[in-house]
Amino acid sequence: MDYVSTRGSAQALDFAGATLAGLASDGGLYVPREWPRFTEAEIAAMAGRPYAELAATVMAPFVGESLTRERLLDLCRAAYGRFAHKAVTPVRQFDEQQWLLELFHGPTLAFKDVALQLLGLLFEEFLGRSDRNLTIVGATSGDTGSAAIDAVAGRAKVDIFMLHPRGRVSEVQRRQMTTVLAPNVHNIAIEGSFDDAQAMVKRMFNDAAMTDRFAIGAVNSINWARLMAQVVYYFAAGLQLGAPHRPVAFSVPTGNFGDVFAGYVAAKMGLPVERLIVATNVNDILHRALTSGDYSQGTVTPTAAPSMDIQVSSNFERLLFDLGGCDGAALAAQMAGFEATKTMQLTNAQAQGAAALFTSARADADEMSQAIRWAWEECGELIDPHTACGVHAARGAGIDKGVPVVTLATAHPAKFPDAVERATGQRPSLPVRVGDLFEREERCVDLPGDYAAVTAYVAEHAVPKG
Ligand SMILES: Cc1ncc(COP(=O)(O)O)c(C=O)c1O
Ligand SMILES: N[C@@H](CCOP(=O)(O)O)C(=O)O
Repeated sequence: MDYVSTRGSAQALDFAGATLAGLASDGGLYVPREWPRFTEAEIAAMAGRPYAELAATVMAPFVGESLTRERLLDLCRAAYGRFAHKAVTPVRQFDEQQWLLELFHGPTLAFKDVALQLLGLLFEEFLGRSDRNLTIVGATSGDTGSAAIDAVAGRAKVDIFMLHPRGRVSEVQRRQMTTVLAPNVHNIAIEGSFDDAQAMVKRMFNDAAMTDRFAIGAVNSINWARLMAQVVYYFAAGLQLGAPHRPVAFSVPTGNFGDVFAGYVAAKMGLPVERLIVATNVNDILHRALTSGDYSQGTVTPTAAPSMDIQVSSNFERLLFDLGGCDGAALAAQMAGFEATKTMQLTNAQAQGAAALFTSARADADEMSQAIRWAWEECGELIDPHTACGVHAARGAGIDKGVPVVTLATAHPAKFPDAVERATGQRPSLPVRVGDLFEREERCVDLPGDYAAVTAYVAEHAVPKG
């Protein structure tokens, strides 16, 4: 399998190359040249398999020759062995139609662990074959940062520089990042929003002053390997609820469009997906794009679901590329227009293609609270504010009664205890495995939201590529 850039002009790479490269050199995102597809019989044969085996089966076509099948399975067993639930991503029933896919049983209590535990091992595997050092530069609105840091802390040949918007992540999220004191971990709090941080990260990949000296790598969902690993839990949930013989709908709390794009990939691979419901908070660029074709960047509004406070959704580019007939030159022009004007109109093909599988809904503060309260009062479950956006959207989506609707529970409620307590009167507690998070020393530098300041800091502390 090789990987091409959504903007058409970067060199095609194999899986190992795309994993280490992160973002393509033309500013595009890597996507597989074609979508592998399983037959109905192949999908049926996946039922009942342990998660690590299912993961190796689903990911094998994407990994291609970069790893043997045995090695891929070893890495999956190591990655998912760290999860606190034997099923890794269990499903739980809410009512006759509504289900919850719990993605927060990993070390840092959010869905990011599912991909990042594996990605940390993939980096180690692929870097072990060369003399290269990797300088990971990431942006986080709270969860990617902690999951990536947990996955690479203390690993050889890797430094990680993680930018978060100062004061705009929860205290638990911040501490999960800043209390990791391994020498290869560098936390940077910047003035501004997640979008500002993400823009700086993307710019660094195409800044020769940085790329000549450092091999810049990505842990954000711009890295294809992140999405590949997330495809697996759509299969896991679908199989438990009757796939391939029965279609399943998914409601996905969405910010950067990574998680829901993984659902799109699962559908491309043959999983019978009835609908993908894109659930946003009031930072609703995706809801606007999917309902009116207008993809225009708004100002980021801080909400109780801070990890979704995003107004430029990186992975939407992957969908637009696929729906636009994989025409890299056309998409490069469309993205250049967006970067210049902050507005973009979807083409008819893109809008109609999206409408065939996606619907969307947005939740404001009251609707988030109501969904948290409903889950607690009607189903006895505490859910976090991100998951609440998904539940709100799932219940209003009008999916046919015979089709199960699975909301992705993307974070543990104890990461956002204030919002949960406000809605239910119950304060969720952190699982014991998180330990003494509130007693640990924190380390983080404060920088202005200024590209020159951030790159100077990275250049001073990173190890040259070697
Ligand atoms: C808890 C939580 N839910 C949902 C999302 C949105 O996921 P995505 O950015 O893949 O759309 C994020 C961040 O990305 C998150 O941290
Ligand atoms: N919600 C994310 C934002 C970054 O998204 P990513 O999936 O592209 O890494 C976070 O919590 O950091």
